[in-house]
Amino acid sequence: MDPAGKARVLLIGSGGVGTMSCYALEVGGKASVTAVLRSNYDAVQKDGFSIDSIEHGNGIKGFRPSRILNKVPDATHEEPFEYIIVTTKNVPDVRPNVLDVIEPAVTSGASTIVLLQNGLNIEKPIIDRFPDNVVLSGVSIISATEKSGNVKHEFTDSAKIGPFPSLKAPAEKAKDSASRLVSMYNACGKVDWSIDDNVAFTRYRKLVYNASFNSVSAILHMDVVRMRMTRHVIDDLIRPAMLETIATAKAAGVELPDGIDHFMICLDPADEFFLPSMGQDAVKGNFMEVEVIVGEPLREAEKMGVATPTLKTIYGLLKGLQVKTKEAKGQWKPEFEEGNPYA
Ligand SMILES: NC(=O)C1=CN([C@@H]2O[C@H](COP(=O)(O)OP(=O)(O)OC[C@H]3O[C@@H](n4cnc5c(N)ncnc54)[C@H](OP(=O)(O)O)[C@@H]3O)[C@@H](O)[C@H]2O)C=CC1
Ligand SMILES: CC(C)(CO)C(=O)C(=O)O
Repeated sequence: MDPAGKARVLLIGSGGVGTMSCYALEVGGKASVTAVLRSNYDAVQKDGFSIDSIEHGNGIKGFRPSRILNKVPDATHEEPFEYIIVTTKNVPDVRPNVLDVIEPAVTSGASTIVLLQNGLNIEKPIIDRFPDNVVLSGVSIISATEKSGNVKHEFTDSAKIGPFPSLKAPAEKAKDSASRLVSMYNACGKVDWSIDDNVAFTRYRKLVYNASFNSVSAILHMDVVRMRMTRHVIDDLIRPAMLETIATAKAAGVELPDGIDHFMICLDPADEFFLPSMGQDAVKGNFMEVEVIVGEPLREAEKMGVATPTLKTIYGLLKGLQVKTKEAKGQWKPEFEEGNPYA
């Protein structure tokens, strides 16, 4: 707690999802947020965030969290953070990865780590490194984008928060941490976060949309509604990728509702031409969440003997695009590695 009795929260990554989380927590008055910013640090230091939000209102100017940093703080020099909310993209194939980034800020046994991120198996390296800490899953539906401190929030903010099934920390402690976070978040009175008592189901359900629409939008630079208008993109890529994800979930013991593929295909309003977050990353030349959104489900499917030819093709294309981004950012050189059979 800080001197005013508010929970000490560290938020890492103040893009679309992160800034809206920060705003809701600060407005709710039960948390004091230290936000770690990167490319938008100077702009936000100077003018604060400008926010147009479907729930909190348009034209919000000069919003600043309680404290803004441009570097992840060292927990050995601070009071422990009760919550560390991670809202960066999750890109394990690029260093520094999420574990590298959060590590200095975590107080062993004390900080609850909240991964408010898309994807499968994202908790594994974090739980392995911090077995005594509560690690919570956050699956968000929001549609929020950020550029240089300007945020557009276009869909109601609902997230499901709950302990990852493989958690090593005590279950009661994890349940309490999740409930406390949800009530601090909803205190702003405008949003609807809730407790997730079936994280595996929630993550696979969301993956039905993300593994298909996010990845194809990144390859084609095409929004979801245009894909639906062409029909081919849905019939030949999106629906097969969804069915493969549903079959993988089933093999993992997660039964998704009948017709979820059609429900997800038609989920976005037909007049909104929505470009999913990975599509936005592709257009901006940013790294994409290829591994957690496609690679991990594919590897799970392979382990369980589920055929996933469409996801495999999508994965190959995304891996090629990711390498092009690495090369453009000076992180990959066009040379053959030792043992490459195609040299
Ligand atoms: N946007 C959406 O509507 C939704 C997104 N999601 C998921 O939520 C997560 C966050 O997505 P989103 O908000 O769109 O992502 P954004 O790309 O908008 O924001 C990520 C932010 O994290 C910052 N960041 C990355 N690495 C660091 C670091 N080492 N230190 C400090 N800041 C860092 C980025 O800074 P920089 O600008 O310098 O790169 C950026 O500001 C993802 O997993 C996404 O899949 C889920 C549901 C909806
Ligand atoms: C589908 C959506 C927008 C959910 O909020 C999402 O997860 C994304 O764009 O990555």
